[in-house]
Amino acid sequence: MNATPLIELDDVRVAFTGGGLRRTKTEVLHGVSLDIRPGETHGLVGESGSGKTTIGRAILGLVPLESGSIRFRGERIDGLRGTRRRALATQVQVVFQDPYTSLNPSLTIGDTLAEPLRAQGMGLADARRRIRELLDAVALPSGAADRLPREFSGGQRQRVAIARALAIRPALIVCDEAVSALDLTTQRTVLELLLSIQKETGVSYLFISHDLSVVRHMSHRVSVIYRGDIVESGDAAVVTSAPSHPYSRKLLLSAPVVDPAAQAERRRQFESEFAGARR
Ligand SMILES: Nc1ncnc2c1ncn2[C@@H]1O[C@H](COP(=O)(O)OP(=O)(O)OP(=O)(O)O)[C@@H](O)[C@H]1O
Repeated sequence: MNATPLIELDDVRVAFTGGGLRRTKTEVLHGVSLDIRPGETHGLVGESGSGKTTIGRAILGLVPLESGSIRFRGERIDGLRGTRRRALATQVQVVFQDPYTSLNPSLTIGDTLAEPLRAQGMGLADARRRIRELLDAVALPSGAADRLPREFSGGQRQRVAIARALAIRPALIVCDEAVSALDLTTQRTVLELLLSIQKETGVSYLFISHDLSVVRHMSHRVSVIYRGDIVESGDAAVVTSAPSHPYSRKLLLSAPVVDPAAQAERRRQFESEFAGARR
């Protein structure tokens, strides 16, 4: 794995202005530094409201920074506008949590996938060919192209969202709770798909989740965020099983365990299924 970072956040601060009369600014990222290497999955874990999505949005250029910098392959990208931002958008894509709202309900799957390709200036015949390739890559039949999102299950829609993110061969996909809305079995197949795509294409993921066991199995490295600060960062197995920061330990201990035996079994299954895919 190449050690030069694909994405590098250095001391990133983000603040939002409140909607009240006084319109005070509240800082939600307090100097976040992290990097993502080519071909790597960097997991980002933390409780609700800790700032995970804001980090993803900052990388995508959707929120301005108060200070700090974001670099893509060594070049500053924070503050990029216009054509340079659009050019970067081909390199950094996103898959959101909710497969029911992230696809345009009135566009067929084919049109959904054609949009980013056509925006790149790809001709009709090439776009059709690429759509077939993409559907194949996410294990959907080519006939899916003529159908509307409502004809698909949540897991299938998430496959479409992944295909759309992959369409223009990005270097990084921000997966923001990308499997959280899916049932366990569907989660597993989508995670497996993400891993096999990474193996094949070398794409990097910023994998945002509140589910430690999923993050552990998907990630090479993990960062733990607490109230806008990265409190721990390191090898996935170490951070998620023997964390050194008290908050990470608390997060590990407070991970929902509805049925400890079932959780252990689920973990064991994840371990064996994904161990092969990670090699
Ligand atoms: N556009 C916005 N305007 C004002 N405040 C915001 C905005 N976006 C996020 N925030 C605030 O920033 C903080 C971090 O939010 P963020 O969505 O990044 O957290 P998160 O860790 O992704 O949470 P969750 O797991 O619930 O999605 C929260 O306090 C949130 O209310």
